[in-house]
Amino acid sequence: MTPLKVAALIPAAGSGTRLGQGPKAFVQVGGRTLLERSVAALAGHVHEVLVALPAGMELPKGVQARAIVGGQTRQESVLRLLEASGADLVLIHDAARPFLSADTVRAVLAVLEQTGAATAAQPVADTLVRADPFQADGTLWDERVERAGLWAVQTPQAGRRDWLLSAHRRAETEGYSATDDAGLLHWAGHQVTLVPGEASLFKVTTPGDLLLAEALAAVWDARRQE
Ligand SMILES: Nc1ccn([C@@H]2O[C@H](COP(=O)(O)OP(=O)(O)OP(=O)(O)O)[C@@H](O)[C@H]2O)c(=O)n1
Ligand SMILES: C[C@](O)(CO)[C@H](O)COP(=O)(O)O
Repeated sequence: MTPLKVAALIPAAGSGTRLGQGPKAFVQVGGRTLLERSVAALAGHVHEVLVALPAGMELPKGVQARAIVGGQTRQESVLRLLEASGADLVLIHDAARPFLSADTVRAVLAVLEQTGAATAAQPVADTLVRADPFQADGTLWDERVERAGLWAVQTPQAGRRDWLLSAHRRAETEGYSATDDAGLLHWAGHQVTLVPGEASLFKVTTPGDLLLAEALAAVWDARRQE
């Protein structure tokens, strides 16, 4: 039997508005861009790596991947990546989550091979509250949200490429937007398995996250040289 081909698809075409330092995938932590870190975390586990970049940008020197131009939204960038890949199975991973361990990649891949749809996620640890929607600045406590059973969804998100393509194309036709791909698979009727991720997989979104990322990079890189 032919072994299934697996690709890593990395949406990296965002503008990094909330971070405010230009296209976020090209921002450095510990001397390496977020994009280089994300590609390096996946390259050894897959047959090919595809990256969606902002128009007019090129891959940083030395990054072994195939680049395409991304879209206006993350969803659009992922659809372009899915269409550009010829793989059977894909791992979709935000460039903005640079601290991805080999253990998590292996865990997501193992569940993907068994079920066809999986995502890294973390059980929520904080108390959750909905703010009063009718109060002007949205800072008034309205009601506590039951935390039991809630998970915060991370990446990598993994699926059969044919399922993802069909969910993405249907969403495009129907004008449905989702903030992630596992959510689209679920919307399209597939069961998605939650695979415990890790705290280090946080998304670098705001300037505060970048400070955390700088601090973590030193420890992360030292651990890999031991
Ligand atoms: N049109 C877009 C928008 C986002 N992304 C990618 O999707 C991931 C998650 O997006 P996010 O963290 O929101 O990044 P930005 O869109 O860059 O951030 P912001 O929303 O603050 O502008 C990132 O790796 C980002 O590069 C993408 O490929 N194409
Ligand atoms: C895909 C994602 O990282 C899962 O948590 C998240 O939904 C991306 O959201 P963003 O607003 O595009 O950063």
